[in-house]
Amino acid sequence: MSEDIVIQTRALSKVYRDFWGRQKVRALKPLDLEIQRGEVFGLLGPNGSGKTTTIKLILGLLFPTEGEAIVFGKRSTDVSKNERIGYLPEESYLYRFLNAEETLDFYGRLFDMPAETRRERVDALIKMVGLDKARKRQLQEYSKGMTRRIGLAQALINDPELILLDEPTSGLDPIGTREMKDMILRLKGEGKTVVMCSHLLADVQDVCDRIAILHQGELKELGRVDTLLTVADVTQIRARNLSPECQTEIRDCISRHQGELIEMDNPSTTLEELFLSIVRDSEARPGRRANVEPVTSDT
Ligand SMILES: Nc1ncnc2c1ncn2[C@@H]1O[C@H](COP(=O)(O)OP(=O)(O)OP(=O)(O)O)[C@@H](O)[C@H]1O
Repeated sequence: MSEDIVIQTRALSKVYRDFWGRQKVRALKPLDLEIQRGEVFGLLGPNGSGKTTTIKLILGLLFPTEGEAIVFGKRSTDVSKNERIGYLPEESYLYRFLNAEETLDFYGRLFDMPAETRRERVDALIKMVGLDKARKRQLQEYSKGMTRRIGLAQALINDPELILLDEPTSGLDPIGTREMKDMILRLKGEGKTVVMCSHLLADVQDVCDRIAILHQGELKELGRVDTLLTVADVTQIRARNLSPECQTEIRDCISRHQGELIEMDNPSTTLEELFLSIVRDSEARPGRRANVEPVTSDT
């Protein structure tokens, strides 16, 4: 296995059985996958499609029914690989009575980190996930978004090379979501490999290099996000300051060449961009109120 392949699955499959050993659910059908060093890889699929099962098999938290997962050249069930891995589960189980500093310090100790390294790492992570002001508050007082952030910090305590994130943006508001996505891209910039699973398609589209789409435990699509989303038979032109005459010429040109003009209008921004710009503007200029247009009878 090449050094550049961090995860390889070979016909990896999982059947959950009941107490009597009878087949209950075929959660993952034979899956062959290779994940490269330094990429952000997204596992997508509707509820119950096998995303979490796949992540747990890669982590070695579940035993495969058949096939195998190889991580850093070792079988996923080999615990020595875990030092190089960080994991953010769908729900983090943290000690409610500890504050952020104590929580991260505790996990640092589990990795046998020396006190000085622990102090520096805990401080850097708390700042990175935006919990500086809440570092002394007990986790039981944290909101869902704050809990997600401390969960991510905990997953990064050992400075892992491979980070597995289960629904990293669930429970986060649009600002928290953007920050989480920026943090994922920052990890990629540091050369880390990130595998995330989500059913929030926009989030996956923004950060992932490649995706796999699972449905009912079966791999349905695998490839680069930009390639999968390219509509090959449509050409898009974006231009600024085109006069009406020029626009008419373009229309004529398209029709002369037997092309079909699908759309030619002003683009709109996304609701995420609009929301973020309003919040940033409000922080920069507190007290400014919205210019609310009166609702007309025909709207
Ligand atoms: N411990 C278990 N025992 C029995 N069946 C299970 C168990 N864990 C998961 N399953 C089943 O396996 C299938 C895949 O579940 P999995 O949690 O991997 O899906 P998922 O894609 O992560 O779903 P979600 O988006 O809802 O988190 C589902 O049908 C689920 O009910």
